[in-house]
Amino acid sequence: MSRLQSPRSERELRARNDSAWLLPTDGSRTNHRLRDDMRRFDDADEVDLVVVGAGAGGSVLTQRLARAGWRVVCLDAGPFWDPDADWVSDERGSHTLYWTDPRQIGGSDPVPMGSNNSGRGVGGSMVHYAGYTPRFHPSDFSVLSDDGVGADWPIAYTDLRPFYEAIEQELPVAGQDWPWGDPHSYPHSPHPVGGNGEIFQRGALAAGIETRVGPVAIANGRFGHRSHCIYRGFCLQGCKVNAKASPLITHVPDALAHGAEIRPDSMVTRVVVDDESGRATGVTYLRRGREHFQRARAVAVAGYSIETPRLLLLSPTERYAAGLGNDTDQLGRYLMVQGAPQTSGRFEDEIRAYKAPPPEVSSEQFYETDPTKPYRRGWSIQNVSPLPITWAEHVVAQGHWGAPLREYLRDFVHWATIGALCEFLPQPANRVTLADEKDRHGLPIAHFSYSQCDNDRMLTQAATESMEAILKAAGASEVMTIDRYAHLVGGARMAARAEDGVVDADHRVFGIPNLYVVDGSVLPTQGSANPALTIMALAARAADRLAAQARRGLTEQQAVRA
Ligand SMILES: Cc1cc2nc3c(=O)[nH]c(=O)nc-3n(C[C@H](O)[C@H](O)[C@H](O)COP(=O)(O)OP(=O)(O)OC[C@H]3O[C@@H](n4cnc5c(N)ncnc54)[C@H](O)[C@@H]3O)c2cc1C
Repeated sequence: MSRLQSPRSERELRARNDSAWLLPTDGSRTNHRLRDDMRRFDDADEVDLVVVGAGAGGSVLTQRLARAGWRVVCLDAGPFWDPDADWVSDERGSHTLYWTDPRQIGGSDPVPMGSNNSGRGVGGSMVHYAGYTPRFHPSDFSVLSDDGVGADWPIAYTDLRPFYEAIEQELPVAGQDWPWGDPHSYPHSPHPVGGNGEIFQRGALAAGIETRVGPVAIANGRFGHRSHCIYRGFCLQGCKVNAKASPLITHVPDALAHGAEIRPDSMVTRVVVDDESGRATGVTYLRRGREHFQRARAVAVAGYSIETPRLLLLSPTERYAAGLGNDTDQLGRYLMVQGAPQTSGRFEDEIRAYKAPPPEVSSEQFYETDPTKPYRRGWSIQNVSPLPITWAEHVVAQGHWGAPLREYLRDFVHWATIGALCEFLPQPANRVTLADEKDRHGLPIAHFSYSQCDNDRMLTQAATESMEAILKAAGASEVMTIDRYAHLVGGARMAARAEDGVVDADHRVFGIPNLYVVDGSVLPTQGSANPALTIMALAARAADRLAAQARRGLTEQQAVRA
Protein backbone atom coordinates (compact mmCIF):
# COMPACT_ATOMS: atom_id res chain seq x y z
CA MET A 1 0.00 0.00 0.00
CA SER A 2 3.01 2.30 -0.28
CA ARG A 3 2.88 5.59 -2.10
CA LEU A 4 6.68 5.58 -1.87
CA GLN A 5 6.71 3.24 -4.83
CA SER A 6 9.22 4.75 -7.20
CA PRO A 7 12.80 3.49 -7.04
CA ARG A 8 13.90 7.13 -7.11
CA SER A 9 12.00 8.12 -3.97
CA GLU A 10 13.28 4.99 -2.21
CA ARG A 11 16.84 5.88 -3.25
CA GLU A 12 16.42 9.42 -1.93
CA LEU A 13 15.03 8.14 1.34
CA ARG A 14 17.83 5.63 1.83
CA ALA A 15 20.41 8.31 1.12
CA ARG A 16 18.98 10.13 4.12
CA ASN A 17 18.17 7.22 6.43
CA ASP A 18 18.77 3.53 5.71
CA SER A 19 17.40 2.22 9.01
CA ALA A 20 14.53 0.12 7.62
CA TRP A 21 16.93 -1.71 5.31
CA LEU A 22 19.47 -2.32 8.10
CA LEU A 23 17.05 -4.51 10.04
CA PRO A 24 17.52 -8.29 9.65
CA THR A 25 15.64 -10.38 7.08
CA ASP A 26 15.88 -13.64 9.05
CA GLY A 27 12.69 -13.21 11.07
CA SER A 28 14.44 -11.68 14.09
CA ARG A 29 13.85 -8.00 14.90
CA THR A 30 17.31 -6.77 15.84
CA ASN A 31 20.50 -6.33 13.83
CA HIS A 32 22.82 -7.72 16.51
CA ARG A 33 25.86 -7.38 14.29
CA LEU A 34 25.30 -3.66 13.93
CA ARG A 35 25.12 -3.34 17.71
CA ASP A 36 28.13 -5.61 18.32
CA ASP A 37 30.25 -3.76 15.76
CA MET A 38 29.14 -0.32 16.92
CA ARG A 39 31.94 2.22 17.21
CA ARG A 40 32.88 2.71 20.85
CA PHE A 41 34.42 5.86 22.26
CA ASP A 42 36.41 6.16 25.43
CA ASP A 43 35.29 8.52 28.21
CA ALA A 44 38.56 10.35 27.71
CA ASP A 45 37.90 10.90 23.97
CA GLU A 46 36.56 14.38 23.44
CA VAL A 47 33.65 13.53 21.16
CA ASP A 48 31.99 16.23 19.07
CA LEU A 49 28.63 15.80 20.76
CA VAL A 50 27.23 13.86 23.70
CA VAL A 51 23.45 13.44 23.62
CA VAL A 52 21.49 12.65 26.81
CA GLY A 53 18.53 10.42 25.95
CA ALA A 54 17.90 8.17 22.94
CA GLY A 55 14.21 9.02 22.48
CA ALA A 56 12.29 10.93 19.84
CA GLY A 57 14.51 14.01 19.89
CA GLY A 58 17.88 12.50 20.89
CA SER A 59 17.84 9.64 18.37
CA VAL A 60 17.05 11.85 15.37
CA LEU A 61 19.72 14.36 16.41
CA THR A 62 22.27 11.56 16.85
CA GLN A 63 21.45 9.94 13.51
CA ARG A 64 21.54 13.21 11.55
CA LEU A 65 24.83 14.45 13.03
CA ALA A 66 26.49 11.03 12.73
CA ARG A 67 25.59 11.23 9.01
CA ALA A 68 27.16 14.71 8.94
CA GLY A 69 30.43 13.15 10.15
CA TRP A 70 30.24 14.21 13.81
CA ARG A 71 31.60 11.87 16.48
CA VAL A 72 28.49 11.36 18.60
CA VAL A 73 27.82 9.37 21.79
CA CYS A 74 24.21 9.07 22.92
CA LEU A 75 23.71 7.97 26.54
CA ASP A 76 20.44 6.52 27.75
CA ALA A 77 19.53 5.60 31.31
CA GLY A 78 17.61 2.53 30.17
CA PRO A 79 18.41 -0.66 28.22
CA PHE A 80 19.15 -1.22 24.54
CA TRP A 81 15.89 -3.08 23.90
CA ASP A 82 15.76 -6.34 21.97
CA PRO A 83 12.08 -6.73 20.98
CA ASP A 84 12.42 -10.51 20.69
CA ALA A 85 13.89 -11.02 24.14
CA ASP A 86 12.56 -8.09 26.16
CA TRP A 87 9.01 -7.36 25.04
CA VAL A 88 5.86 -9.32 25.71
CA SER A 89 2.33 -9.07 24.34
CA ASP A 90 0.97 -8.46 27.80
CA GLU A 91 -0.18 -5.23 29.43
CA ARG A 92 1.18 -5.97 32.90
CA GLY A 93 4.43 -7.44 31.63
CA SER A 94 5.20 -4.24 29.70
CA HIS A 95 5.60 -1.97 32.70
CA THR A 96 9.39 -2.23 32.41
CA LEU A 97 9.11 0.14 29.42
CA TYR A 98 8.12 3.11 31.58
CA TRP A 99 10.19 5.61 33.53
CA THR A 100 9.06 4.70 37.04
CA ASP A 101 11.73 6.45 39.13
CA PRO A 102 10.03 8.46 41.89
CA ARG A 103 8.70 11.94 41.17
CA GLN A 104 6.58 14.25 43.31
CA ILE A 105 3.41 15.88 42.03
CA GLY A 106 1.51 18.88 43.34
CA GLY A 107 -0.62 21.89 42.40
CA SER A 108 -4.42 22.02 42.36
CA ASP A 109 -4.68 19.49 39.48
CA PRO A 110 -1.71 17.12 39.96
CA VAL A 111 -0.66 15.01 36.96
CA PRO A 112 -0.22 11.30 37.78
CA MET A 113 3.16 9.94 36.67
CA GLY A 114 4.05 6.44 35.53
CA SER A 115 2.84 4.71 32.39
CA ASN A 116 1.23 7.85 31.02
CA ASN A 117 4.44 9.80 30.67
CA SER A 118 8.03 9.00 29.71
CA GLY A 119 9.69 5.85 28.56
CA ARG A 120 13.07 4.54 29.59
CA GLY A 121 15.55 2.93 27.24
CA VAL A 122 16.73 3.26 23.65
CA GLY A 123 13.74 4.46 21.61
CA GLY A 124 12.40 6.54 24.49
CA SER A 125 8.67 7.00 25.00
CA MET A 126 7.91 6.12 21.38
CA VAL A 127 8.57 2.47 22.23
CA HIS A 128 5.21 2.48 24.02
CA TYR A 129 3.47 5.47 22.41
CA ALA A 130 0.21 4.83 20.59
CA GLY A 131 1.54 5.72 17.14
CA TYR A 132 -0.54 8.78 16.14
CA THR A 133 1.65 11.21 14.22
CA PRO A 134 -0.25 14.35 13.22
CA ARG A 135 1.51 17.61 12.37
CA PHE A 136 0.92 20.79 14.35
CA HIS A 137 -1.17 23.43 12.58
CA PRO A 138 0.39 26.69 11.29
CA SER A 139 -1.70 28.54 13.92
CA ASP A 140 0.13 26.70 16.73
CA PHE A 141 3.21 28.81 16.11
CA SER A 142 1.46 32.18 16.64
CA VAL A 143 -1.11 31.50 19.39
CA LEU A 144 -0.31 34.65 21.36
CA SER A 145 -0.51 36.96 18.35
CA ASP A 146 -3.66 35.33 16.99
CA ASP A 147 -5.61 34.49 20.15
CA GLY A 148 -4.06 36.58 22.92
CA VAL A 149 -3.20 33.50 25.02
CA GLY A 150 -0.24 31.12 25.26
CA ALA A 151 2.96 32.01 23.43
CA ASP A 152 4.43 32.58 19.98
CA TRP A 153 7.22 30.35 18.77
CA PRO A 154 10.43 31.98 17.45
CA ILE A 155 10.00 29.83 14.32
CA ALA A 156 7.05 29.42 11.93
CA TYR A 157 5.28 26.32 10.65
CA THR A 158 7.00 26.83 7.27
CA ASP A 159 10.40 26.43 8.97
CA LEU A 160 9.35 22.95 10.07
CA ARG A 161 7.38 21.81 7.01
CA PRO A 162 10.31 20.22 5.08
CA PHE A 163 11.31 18.31 8.22
CA TYR A 164 7.75 17.09 8.77
CA GLU A 165 7.77 15.75 5.21
CA ALA A 166 11.14 14.05 5.66
CA ILE A 167 10.24 12.37 8.97
CA GLU A 168 6.81 11.27 7.68
CA GLN A 169 8.65 9.34 4.95
CA GLU A 170 11.20 7.86 7.34
CA LEU A 171 8.66 6.52 9.88
CA PRO A 172 6.62 6.10 7.50
CA VAL A 173 3.19 7.62 8.24
CA ALA A 174 -0.03 6.08 6.87
CA GLY A 175 -3.29 7.99 6.54
CA GLN A 176 -5.90 9.60 4.35
CA ASP A 177 -5.25 12.97 2.71
CA TRP A 178 -5.34 15.49 5.54
CA PRO A 179 -7.71 18.47 5.17
CA TRP A 180 -6.89 20.37 8.39
CA GLY A 181 -4.03 22.77 9.25
CA ASP A 182 -1.67 22.72 6.27
CA PRO A 183 -3.46 20.17 4.02
CA HIS A 184 -1.12 17.36 2.95
CA SER A 185 -1.00 13.66 2.07
CA TYR A 186 0.94 10.76 3.58
CA PRO A 187 3.50 8.34 2.13
CA HIS A 188 1.46 5.25 3.04
CA SER A 189 -2.24 4.87 2.30
CA PRO A 190 -4.64 4.43 5.26
CA HIS A 191 -4.94 1.19 7.20
CA PRO A 192 -8.23 -0.70 7.24
CA VAL A 193 -10.43 0.26 10.17
CA GLY A 194 -11.58 -2.10 12.98
CA GLY A 195 -14.71 -2.12 15.14
CA ASN A 196 -13.75 0.85 17.32
CA GLY A 197 -12.83 2.98 14.29
CA GLU A 198 -16.10 2.13 12.54
CA ILE A 199 -18.12 3.32 15.54
CA PHE A 200 -16.23 6.64 15.58
CA GLN A 201 -16.77 7.10 11.82
CA ARG A 202 -20.48 6.22 12.06
CA GLY A 203 -21.20 8.46 15.05
CA ALA A 204 -19.19 11.39 13.66
CA LEU A 205 -20.97 11.19 10.32
CA ALA A 206 -24.36 11.23 12.07
CA ALA A 207 -23.25 14.16 14.26
CA GLY A 208 -21.94 16.17 11.27
CA ILE A 209 -18.27 15.85 12.27
CA GLU A 210 -15.56 15.03 9.71
CA THR A 211 -13.06 12.27 10.41
CA ARG A 212 -10.05 10.82 8.59
CA VAL A 213 -8.24 7.50 8.96
CA GLY A 214 -4.77 8.01 10.50
CA PRO A 215 -2.27 9.51 10.66
CA VAL A 216 -0.28 6.66 12.24
CA ALA A 217 3.42 5.77 12.10
CA ILE A 218 2.64 2.12 11.39
CA ALA A 219 3.87 0.54 8.17
CA ASN A 220 0.99 -0.29 5.83
CA GLY A 221 2.71 -2.86 3.66
CA ARG A 222 6.32 -3.87 3.80
CA PHE A 223 8.76 -1.01 4.37
CA GLY A 224 12.41 -1.88 3.85
CA HIS A 225 12.89 -5.00 5.99
CA ARG A 226 10.03 -4.07 8.29
CA SER A 227 6.92 -6.13 8.00
CA HIS A 228 3.30 -5.16 7.58
CA CYS A 229 1.24 -4.48 10.71
CA ILE A 230 -0.56 -7.62 11.85
CA TYR A 231 -3.27 -5.72 13.76
CA ARG A 232 -2.83 -7.45 17.08
CA GLY A 233 -3.53 -4.34 19.18
CA PHE A 234 -0.38 -4.18 21.33
CA CYS A 235 0.96 -0.83 20.07
CA LEU A 236 1.20 0.67 23.57
CA GLN A 237 3.26 -2.27 24.83
CA GLY A 238 6.13 -2.19 22.33
CA CYS A 239 5.57 -3.49 18.79
CA LYS A 240 7.14 -6.92 18.51
CA VAL A 241 6.76 -7.09 14.72
CA ASN A 242 8.59 -3.78 13.99
CA ALA A 243 5.57 -2.38 12.12
CA LYS A 244 5.08 0.55 14.51
CA ALA A 245 7.78 3.20 14.25
CA SER A 246 10.02 4.07 17.17
CA PRO A 247 13.54 5.51 17.01
CA LEU A 248 14.87 2.07 18.01
CA ILE A 249 14.12 0.92 14.47
CA THR A 250 13.65 4.16 12.51
CA HIS A 251 16.81 6.14 13.36
CA VAL A 252 19.13 4.18 15.68
CA PRO A 253 20.23 1.56 13.09
CA ASP A 254 21.31 4.26 10.64
CA ALA A 255 23.03 6.19 13.44
CA LEU A 256 25.08 3.08 14.31
CA ALA A 257 25.91 2.45 10.66
CA HIS A 258 27.30 5.98 10.49
CA GLY A 259 29.60 5.68 13.49
CA ALA A 260 27.49 6.89 16.41
CA GLU A 261 27.75 5.09 19.74
CA ILE A 262 24.54 4.43 21.66
CA ARG A 263 25.54 3.71 25.25
CA PRO A 264 22.65 2.19 27.24
CA ASP A 265 22.24 1.83 31.04
CA SER A 266 24.00 5.17 31.51
CA MET A 267 22.20 7.59 33.80
CA VAL A 268 23.50 11.13 33.33
CA THR A 269 23.66 12.96 36.65
CA ARG A 270 25.20 16.28 35.67
CA VAL A 271 26.07 18.44 32.70
CA VAL A 272 29.48 19.86 33.47
CA VAL A 273 30.11 23.50 32.59
CA ASP A 274 33.46 25.23 33.06
CA ASP A 275 32.78 28.62 34.63
CA GLU A 276 35.95 30.15 33.24
CA SER A 277 35.14 29.48 29.58
CA GLY A 278 31.36 29.41 30.09
CA ARG A 279 31.22 26.21 28.00
CA ALA A 280 29.94 22.70 28.61
CA THR A 281 32.79 20.19 28.75
CA GLY A 282 30.84 16.91 28.98
CA VAL A 283 28.58 14.95 31.30
CA THR A 284 28.97 12.77 34.37
CA TYR A 285 26.99 9.54 34.32
CA LEU A 286 26.51 6.35 36.32
CA ARG A 287 27.01 2.97 34.66
CA ARG A 288 27.15 -0.39 36.41
CA GLY A 289 27.64 1.30 39.78
CA ARG A 290 30.56 3.49 38.67
CA GLU A 291 30.69 7.21 37.96
CA HIS A 292 32.15 8.27 34.60
CA PHE A 293 32.83 11.55 32.83
CA GLN A 294 32.34 11.67 29.05
CA ARG A 295 34.24 14.56 27.52
CA ALA A 296 32.55 16.39 24.67
CA ARG A 297 32.82 19.59 22.66
CA ALA A 298 29.06 20.07 22.84
CA VAL A 299 26.20 18.61 24.90
CA ALA A 300 22.56 18.10 23.88
CA VAL A 301 19.97 17.18 26.51
CA ALA A 302 16.99 15.15 25.27
CA GLY A 303 15.62 13.46 28.41
CA TYR A 304 11.89 14.38 28.15
CA SER A 305 9.96 17.21 29.76
CA ILE A 306 10.53 16.22 33.38
CA GLU A 307 14.05 14.79 33.32
CA THR A 308 15.52 17.51 31.07
CA PRO A 309 14.71 20.45 33.38
CA ARG A 310 15.66 18.27 36.36
CA LEU A 311 19.10 17.52 34.91
CA LEU A 312 19.76 21.19 34.15
CA LEU A 313 18.67 22.07 37.70
CA LEU A 314 21.00 19.34 39.02
CA SER A 315 23.99 20.95 37.25
CA PRO A 316 24.59 24.31 38.96
CA THR A 317 28.00 25.95 39.05
CA GLU A 318 29.20 29.01 40.90
CA ARG A 319 28.34 31.11 37.85
CA TYR A 320 25.04 29.35 37.06
CA ALA A 321 23.96 28.93 40.68
CA ALA A 322 20.25 28.39 39.88
CA GLY A 323 20.98 25.70 37.28
CA LEU A 324 21.97 25.80 33.63
CA GLY A 325 19.75 27.95 31.42
CA ASN A 326 18.01 29.43 34.44
CA ASP A 327 19.49 32.94 34.57
CA THR A 328 16.02 34.44 34.00
CA ASP A 329 14.15 31.91 36.19
CA GLN A 330 12.50 30.22 33.19
CA LEU A 331 13.81 26.66 33.60
CA GLY A 332 11.11 24.10 34.39
CA ARG A 333 8.28 26.59 33.78
CA TYR A 334 5.44 26.39 31.23
CA LEU A 335 5.36 22.60 31.41
CA MET A 336 2.21 21.45 29.64
CA VAL A 337 -0.04 18.43 29.44
CA GLN A 338 -3.00 17.96 27.17
CA GLY A 339 -6.36 17.43 28.81
CA ALA A 340 -7.31 13.97 27.56
CA PRO A 341 -10.89 13.09 28.56
CA GLN A 342 -11.85 9.63 27.34
CA THR A 343 -15.40 8.52 26.53
CA SER A 344 -16.58 4.93 26.17
CA GLY A 345 -19.92 3.85 24.78
CA ARG A 346 -21.72 0.51 25.10
CA PHE A 347 -23.08 -1.16 21.97
CA GLU A 348 -25.25 -4.21 21.55
CA ASP A 349 -22.90 -5.54 18.87
CA GLU A 350 -19.48 -6.86 19.83
CA ILE A 351 -16.89 -4.15 19.05
CA ARG A 352 -13.75 -6.11 19.99
CA ALA A 353 -11.61 -2.96 19.95
CA TYR A 354 -8.45 -4.97 20.73
CA LYS A 355 -8.50 -6.53 17.24
CA ALA A 356 -6.90 -3.43 15.67
CA PRO A 357 -4.17 -0.94 16.53
CA PRO A 358 -5.36 1.54 19.21
CA PRO A 359 -4.72 4.46 16.82
CA GLU A 360 -7.16 4.40 13.91
CA VAL A 361 -9.38 7.40 13.14
CA SER A 362 -9.03 11.12 14.04
CA SER A 363 -10.87 14.43 13.74
CA GLU A 364 -9.31 17.88 13.93
CA GLN A 365 -12.57 19.70 13.25
CA PHE A 366 -12.43 21.46 16.64
CA TYR A 367 -8.68 22.17 16.63
CA GLU A 368 -8.80 25.94 15.94
CA THR A 369 -10.24 28.78 18.02
CA ASP A 370 -13.98 29.24 17.44
CA PRO A 371 -14.57 33.00 17.92
CA THR A 372 -18.20 32.36 18.99
CA LYS A 373 -17.07 30.39 22.06
CA PRO A 374 -15.90 31.73 25.44
CA TYR A 375 -12.65 29.71 25.26
CA ARG A 376 -9.58 29.94 23.01
CA ARG A 377 -7.96 27.11 21.04
CA GLY A 378 -9.51 23.63 20.76
CA TRP A 379 -9.20 19.86 20.76
CA SER A 380 -8.81 16.83 18.53
CA ILE A 381 -10.62 13.50 18.83
CA GLN A 382 -9.05 10.08 18.21
CA ASN A 383 -9.83 6.42 18.74
CA VAL A 384 -8.22 4.86 21.78
CA SER A 385 -8.68 1.18 22.44
CA PRO A 386 -7.92 0.31 26.04
CA LEU A 387 -6.81 -3.27 26.73
CA PRO A 388 -8.36 -4.98 29.79
CA ILE A 389 -6.22 -3.42 32.56
CA THR A 390 -6.61 0.06 31.08
CA TRP A 391 -10.35 -0.59 30.64
CA ALA A 392 -10.54 -1.54 34.32
CA GLU A 393 -8.80 1.74 35.21
CA HIS A 394 -11.38 3.61 33.12
CA VAL A 395 -14.26 1.91 34.93
CA VAL A 396 -12.68 2.38 38.37
CA ALA A 397 -12.12 6.09 37.63
CA GLN A 398 -15.90 6.32 37.28
CA GLY A 399 -16.24 5.02 40.84
CA HIS A 400 -17.26 1.43 40.07
CA TRP A 401 -15.88 -1.29 42.34
CA GLY A 402 -16.66 -4.87 43.37
CA ALA A 403 -19.53 -6.60 41.55
CA PRO A 404 -20.35 -3.72 39.13
CA LEU A 405 -16.64 -3.45 38.19
CA ARG A 406 -16.54 -7.20 37.44
CA GLU A 407 -19.67 -6.84 35.32
CA TYR A 408 -18.14 -4.00 33.26
CA LEU A 409 -14.98 -6.06 32.73
CA ARG A 410 -16.99 -9.09 31.54
CA ASP A 411 -18.72 -6.71 29.11
CA PHE A 412 -15.35 -5.48 27.67
CA VAL A 413 -16.00 -6.55 24.07
CA HIS A 414 -19.14 -4.38 23.77
CA TRP A 415 -17.42 -1.04 24.45
CA ALA A 416 -15.96 1.49 21.98
CA THR A 417 -13.70 4.29 23.22
CA ILE A 418 -12.61 7.65 21.84
CA GLY A 419 -10.37 10.26 23.47
CA ALA A 420 -9.83 13.99 23.09
CA LEU A 421 -6.58 15.97 23.27
CA CYS A 422 -7.36 19.46 24.58
CA GLU A 423 -4.82 22.26 24.16
CA PHE A 424 -4.16 23.30 27.74
CA LEU A 425 -2.36 26.63 27.95
CA PRO A 426 1.24 27.19 29.09
CA GLN A 427 1.40 28.80 32.55
CA PRO A 428 4.53 29.91 34.41
CA ALA A 429 3.57 28.25 37.71
CA ASN A 430 3.22 24.82 36.07
CA ARG A 431 6.78 23.92 36.78
CA VAL A 432 9.41 21.30 37.59
CA THR A 433 11.59 22.07 40.60
CA LEU A 434 13.84 19.90 42.77
CA ALA A 435 12.23 18.16 45.74
CA ASP A 436 13.89 17.51 49.10
CA GLU A 437 13.39 13.77 48.57
CA LYS A 438 16.32 11.93 46.96
CA ASP A 439 16.41 9.07 44.43
CA ARG A 440 18.49 5.90 44.79
CA HIS A 441 21.55 7.78 43.51
CA GLY A 442 21.15 10.41 46.24
CA LEU A 443 19.95 13.06 43.76
CA PRO A 444 16.90 15.27 44.42
CA ILE A 445 13.87 13.98 42.53
CA ALA A 446 11.66 16.19 40.35
CA HIS A 447 8.64 17.94 41.85
CA PHE A 448 6.02 18.79 39.21
CA SER A 449 3.31 21.27 40.14
CA TYR A 450 0.30 21.55 37.84
CA SER A 451 -2.92 23.59 37.98
CA GLN A 452 -5.50 24.14 35.27
CA CYS A 453 -6.88 27.54 34.25
CA ASP A 454 -10.51 28.35 33.36
CA ASN A 455 -9.82 28.00 29.63
CA ASP A 456 -8.50 24.46 30.21
CA ARG A 457 -11.66 23.46 32.09
CA MET A 458 -13.97 24.90 29.45
CA LEU A 459 -12.12 23.00 26.72
CA THR A 460 -12.43 19.72 28.61
CA GLN A 461 -16.15 20.26 29.07
CA ALA A 462 -16.71 21.10 25.39
CA ALA A 463 -14.58 18.15 24.21
CA THR A 464 -16.47 15.78 26.50
CA GLU A 465 -19.81 16.96 25.11
CA SER A 466 -18.59 16.46 21.53
CA MET A 467 -17.40 12.90 22.24
CA GLU A 468 -20.54 11.87 24.08
CA ALA A 469 -22.62 13.27 21.17
CA ILE A 470 -20.58 11.14 18.72
CA LEU A 471 -21.03 7.88 20.62
CA LYS A 472 -24.73 8.52 21.23
CA ALA A 473 -25.20 9.31 17.53
CA ALA A 474 -23.54 5.96 16.78
CA GLY A 475 -26.19 4.23 18.92
CA ALA A 476 -24.49 3.81 22.33
CA SER A 477 -26.93 2.76 25.06
CA GLU A 478 -24.65 4.10 27.83
CA VAL A 479 -21.65 6.45 27.80
CA MET A 480 -18.96 6.83 30.43
CA THR A 481 -16.37 9.67 30.44
CA ILE A 482 -13.28 10.00 32.60
CA ASP A 483 -10.75 12.85 32.83
CA ARG A 484 -7.14 12.11 32.02
CA TYR A 485 -3.95 13.87 30.98
CA ALA A 486 -1.62 13.03 28.11
CA HIS A 487 1.71 14.12 26.62
CA LEU A 488 4.01 16.22 28.76
CA VAL A 489 5.86 18.92 26.83
CA GLY A 490 7.59 22.21 27.69
CA GLY A 491 9.78 23.05 30.70
CA ALA A 492 12.77 24.35 28.70
CA ARG A 493 10.92 26.33 26.12
CA MET A 494 12.17 27.90 22.93
CA ALA A 495 11.87 31.69 22.81
CA ALA A 496 13.16 34.71 20.93
CA ARG A 497 14.57 36.26 24.14
CA ALA A 498 16.25 34.82 27.24
CA GLU A 499 13.62 36.55 29.38
CA ASP A 500 10.94 34.28 27.91
CA GLY A 501 12.57 30.88 27.67
CA VAL A 502 15.54 28.54 28.03
CA VAL A 503 16.70 27.92 24.44
CA ASP A 504 16.82 30.00 21.27
CA ALA A 505 15.41 29.06 17.87
CA ASP A 506 18.48 26.84 17.25
CA HIS A 507 17.86 24.94 20.54
CA ARG A 508 20.94 26.56 22.13
CA VAL A 509 20.64 27.27 25.85
CA PHE A 510 20.76 31.04 26.37
CA GLY A 511 24.17 32.01 27.73
CA ILE A 512 25.96 28.67 27.12
CA PRO A 513 27.07 28.46 23.48
CA ASN A 514 27.65 24.70 23.24
CA LEU A 515 24.71 23.37 25.29
CA TYR A 516 21.47 22.39 23.54
CA VAL A 517 18.04 20.99 24.43
CA VAL A 518 16.50 18.88 21.66
CA ASP A 519 13.37 17.17 22.92
CA GLY A 520 9.74 17.87 23.75
CA SER A 521 10.66 20.25 26.54
CA VAL A 522 11.40 23.05 24.05
CA LEU A 523 7.76 23.33 22.87
CA PRO A 524 6.24 26.77 23.72
CA THR A 525 2.68 25.56 22.97
CA GLN A 526 1.31 22.11 22.29
CA GLY A 527 -1.68 22.40 19.99
CA SER A 528 -4.07 19.48 20.23
CA ALA A 529 -1.85 17.20 18.16
CA ASN A 530 0.20 14.33 19.58
CA PRO A 531 3.78 15.66 19.87
CA ALA A 532 6.23 12.95 18.70
CA LEU A 533 6.34 13.86 14.99
CA THR A 534 6.89 17.53 15.86
CA ILE A 535 9.69 16.61 18.31
CA MET A 536 11.41 14.53 15.62
CA ALA A 537 10.97 17.25 13.00
CA LEU A 538 12.43 19.82 15.41
CA ALA A 539 15.41 17.54 16.07
CA ALA A 540 15.99 17.06 12.32
CA ARG A 541 15.87 20.84 11.85
CA ALA A 542 18.21 21.42 14.81
CA ALA A 543 20.72 18.94 13.36
CA ASP A 544 20.48 20.60 9.95
CA ARG A 545 21.22 23.99 11.45
CA LEU A 546 24.07 22.75 13.65
CA ALA A 547 25.71 20.97 10.75
CA ALA A 548 25.27 23.97 8.45
CA GLN A 549 26.63 26.40 11.05
CA ALA A 550 29.60 24.14 11.67
CA ARG A 551 30.24 23.95 7.94
CA ARG A 552 30.09 27.71 7.61
CA GLY A 553 32.27 28.11 10.67
CA LEU A 554 29.86 30.67 12.09
CA THR A 555 29.61 29.37 15.61
CA GLU A 556 31.46 27.58 18.31
CA GLN A 557 30.66 24.39 16.46
CA GLN A 558 33.27 25.11 13.80
CA ALA A 559 35.78 23.49 16.12
CA VAL A 560 33.79 20.30 15.89
CA ARG A 561 34.65 19.71 12.26
CA ALA A 562 38.26 20.90 12.48
C1 LIG B 1 1.35 5.98 26.84
C2 LIG B 1 1.85 7.01 25.88
C3 LIG B 1 1.25 7.13 24.61
C4 LIG B 1 1.71 8.10 23.74
N1 LIG B 1 1.16 8.18 22.49
C5 LIG B 1 1.61 9.09 21.60
C6 LIG B 1 1.11 9.13 20.28
O1 LIG B 1 0.25 8.34 19.88
N2 LIG B 1 1.64 10.05 19.44
C7 LIG B 1 2.60 10.93 19.83
O2 LIG B 1 3.00 11.76 19.02
N3 LIG B 1 3.08 10.91 21.07
C8 LIG B 1 2.64 10.00 21.96
N4 LIG B 1 3.19 9.94 23.20
C9 LIG B 1 4.22 10.93 23.58
C10 LIG B 1 5.58 10.72 22.91
O3 LIG B 1 5.97 9.37 23.01
C11 LIG B 1 6.57 11.66 23.57
O4 LIG B 1 6.07 12.97 23.49
C12 LIG B 1 7.95 11.68 22.90
O5 LIG B 1 8.48 10.39 22.77
C13 LIG B 1 8.87 12.54 23.75
O6 LIG B 1 10.11 12.63 23.11
P1 LIG B 1 11.39 13.14 23.89
O7 LIG B 1 12.53 13.11 22.95
O8 LIG B 1 11.05 14.43 24.55
O9 LIG B 1 11.59 12.09 25.08
P2 LIG B 1 11.60 10.49 25.09
O10 LIG B 1 11.20 9.92 23.78
O11 LIG B 1 10.83 10.08 26.28
O12 LIG B 1 13.13 10.14 25.33
C14 LIG B 1 13.77 10.49 26.53
C15 LIG B 1 14.87 9.47 26.81
O13 LIG B 1 15.79 10.06 27.70
C16 LIG B 1 16.24 9.08 28.62
N5 LIG B 1 16.70 9.83 29.80
C17 LIG B 1 15.99 10.67 30.58
N6 LIG B 1 16.78 11.19 31.54
C18 LIG B 1 18.01 10.67 31.36
C19 LIG B 1 19.26 10.81 32.03
N7 LIG B 1 19.42 11.63 33.09
N8 LIG B 1 20.33 10.11 31.57
C20 LIG B 1 20.21 9.29 30.49
N9 LIG B 1 19.05 9.12 29.83
C21 LIG B 1 17.97 9.80 30.26
C22 LIG B 1 15.03 8.19 28.85
O14 LIG B 1 15.45 6.89 29.26
C23 LIG B 1 14.37 8.18 27.47
O15 LIG B 1 14.78 7.07 26.69
C24 LIG B 1 2.76 8.98 24.10
C25 LIG B 1 3.37 8.85 25.35
C26 LIG B 1 2.93 7.87 26.23
C27 LIG B 1 3.62 7.74 27.54
